[in-house]
Amino acid sequence: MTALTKLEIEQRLLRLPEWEYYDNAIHAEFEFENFKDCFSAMSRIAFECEALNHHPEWTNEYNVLKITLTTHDAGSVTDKDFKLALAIEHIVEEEED
Ligand SMILES: C[C@H](O)[C@H](O)[C@H]1CNC2=NC(N)=NC(=O)C2=N1
Repeated sequence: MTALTKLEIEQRLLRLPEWEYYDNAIHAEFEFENFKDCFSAMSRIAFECEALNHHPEWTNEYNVLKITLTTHDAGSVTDKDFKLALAIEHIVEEEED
């Protein structure tokens, strides 16, 4: 999997306004109503990670979920990170309703 260029990453991020690029990774922070909604989203994201065989670095504190996506094999951001980021966006949007 080839690392994307800075320009390619910035172009893709236009469709993902919640996400930022720095330190060779893309990062987002999501706030939910409560811990239950947050953890429910995390469970659904976990299944997606297994399906895509791509895994986040993440932390959860009460209702806040912080996610960092990078491709360790490539040492930077690849298409896999954007596939997972898009899946996460869909899940978070549903959980917020
Ligand atoms: C063997 C397996 O495909 C790799 O270890 C996968 C699993 N999940 C992964 N997740 C992430 N974020 N980066 C990787 O390079 C990666 N590699």
